[in-house]
Amino acid sequence: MVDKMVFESYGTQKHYKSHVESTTYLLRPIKYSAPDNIISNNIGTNIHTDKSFLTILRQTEVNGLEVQLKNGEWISVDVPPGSFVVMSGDAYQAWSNGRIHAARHQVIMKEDKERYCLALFSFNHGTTNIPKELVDSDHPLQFNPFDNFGLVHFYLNSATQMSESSAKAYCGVNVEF
Ligand SMILES: O=C(O)CCC(=O)C(=O)O
Ligand SMILES: [Fe+2]
Repeated sequence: MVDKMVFESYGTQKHYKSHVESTTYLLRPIKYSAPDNIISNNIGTNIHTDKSFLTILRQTEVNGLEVQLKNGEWISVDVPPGSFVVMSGDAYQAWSNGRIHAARHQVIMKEDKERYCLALFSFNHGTTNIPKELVDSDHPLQFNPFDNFGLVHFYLNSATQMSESSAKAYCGVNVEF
């Protein structure tokens, strides 16, 4: 549904069917233990961007997700009960030729309570091409065609896990002047 809105808003509807046909999902239930010490032992996940196209998060009432804004500032996400967080990942950043931002995020446990979260990640099989509609003289090609699972393996096996953009490191076009 979110994908459909994205494809329609970018005028790339003709690629939607093949996108959906190559989409696959990973559902990951995550349990974060209550920290022994909420000052020094409170890291739930390290800072990262997701390697997915989209991630949908559904948590229990205990907050903890923090997202970095484009200006560098970190904000705590207060998720209203019953709602979902939808986050774009590195694959959407590359697919959209850089238009969609893959936000860096982390989980910090601030309460003396366990936290549960259900994360649904969407990935694409095979080669993903950057739609021609998203490339023109004002928006030169920034990413080469890529393999979403290749991106996952690249991230897991490389020392660049903290690089500014995994998508750029994996399949970015190197512009030489
Ligand atoms: O627990 C959360 O809210 C986020 C989990 C997360 O960032 C991830 O699994 O990639
Ligand atoms: Fe994440």
